[in-house]
Amino acid sequence: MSLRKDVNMFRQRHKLLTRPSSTSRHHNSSAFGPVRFIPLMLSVKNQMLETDNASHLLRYDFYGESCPNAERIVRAAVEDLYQVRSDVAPALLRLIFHDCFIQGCDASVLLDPADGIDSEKESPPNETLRGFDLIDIIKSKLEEECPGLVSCADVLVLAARDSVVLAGGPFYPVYTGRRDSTVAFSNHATDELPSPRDHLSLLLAAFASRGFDERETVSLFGAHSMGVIHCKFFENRLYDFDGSHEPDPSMDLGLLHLLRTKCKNCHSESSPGSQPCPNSSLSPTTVHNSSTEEPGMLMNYYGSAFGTQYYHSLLQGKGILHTDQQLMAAEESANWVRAYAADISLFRHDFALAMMKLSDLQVLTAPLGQIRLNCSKVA
Ligand code: HEM
Ligand SMILES: [Ca+2]
Repeated sequence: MSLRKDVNMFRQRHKLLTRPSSTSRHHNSSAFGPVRFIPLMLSVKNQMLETDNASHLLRYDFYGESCPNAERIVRAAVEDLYQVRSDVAPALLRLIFHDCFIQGCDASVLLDPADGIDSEKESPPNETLRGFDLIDIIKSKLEEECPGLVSCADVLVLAARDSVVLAGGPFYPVYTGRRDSTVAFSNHATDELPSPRDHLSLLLAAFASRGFDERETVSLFGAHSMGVIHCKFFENRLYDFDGSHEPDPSMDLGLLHLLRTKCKNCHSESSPGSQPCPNSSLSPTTVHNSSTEEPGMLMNYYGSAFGTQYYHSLLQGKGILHTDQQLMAAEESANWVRAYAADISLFRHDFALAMMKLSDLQVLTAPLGQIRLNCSKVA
């Protein structure tokens, strides 16, 4: 099928990405440089052509003949899950980021520990990842209709996309045809996933090395508009920032007090009379239905749906993670924060394109890799 037909089909089926005329104003370029709104479909098309170079063996509707209902099955399963677990989107969004960032979108993150498998699930940055059970449920529906045909890497990408839509985010077209890795990369995950304590230059470098510029990076961070954050990821900011024995000076004082209350009895081990934050580590194979906040955890701080409250909070010094607030530490990234806070359509547009790019990082295609039957085990 030609790209033009793909894009047109996408346009007809999914109005979500179409910029409403009431918001089709141009940006005030004085606030953040000469940003021009590019009609969305043109940029989707360009993005598809661009990703053609990086992952030219993927195709739109790869399963069109072998399993024509594949994408419908994924969408229906995600919708069913969403009825009982409204936190499907943050769980899957974080999962796709942690998969694609480490050796590409090959479902390496889903493999359980086994002989010869140094599971990424056990690397420290992944210890609170969740949603593995959701992927297993979706994959089992596919196996019923199309055994051994649809890769776990594609399931992850499709399911994350569909869950974003359900959470109120944009639809974006994704290619399929990825194959699954036969190995996991625990050391890479430990060394290469950014830490929530990283400074701006380090986090921008991590994204730049995977082809994301500042605009794309800042838009991807908008994924933090949903989901949970455990106190242990920011407790250093509350009491002993960078070894200063003081809170992080970039944090809004009201937020500091709120977070100290939410995370009380949980602060830096070096502080007198303190105890470490509850580990709250989630078993990677357990359904974690976080419909209520647990001790040591902040839930949906920026709102429960996809939106720009996250960027507004950063403008007020109210980012939770140090890395979030770091987006305000330099002019260019701060300009993008301001741009997205001011224009939700621009954010949705940029987020959609950046997710398409993330979804195509370093994919495995035939004859490499395999199609796993069970996503947590090599076939
Ligand atoms: C420097 C980059 C990043 C760092 C250091 C970072 C770190 C974190 C941390 C520490 C949490 C809290 C997890 C928990 O408490 O269980 C979190 C949550 C989350 N992150 Fe990131 N993140 C980064 C970028 C991204 C990107 C690019 C995406 C997606 C495109 C993403 C999606 C999410 C989502 C959706 C959650 C909520 C997860 C949930 O509810 O279980 N993050 N992130
Ligand atoms: Ca991977």
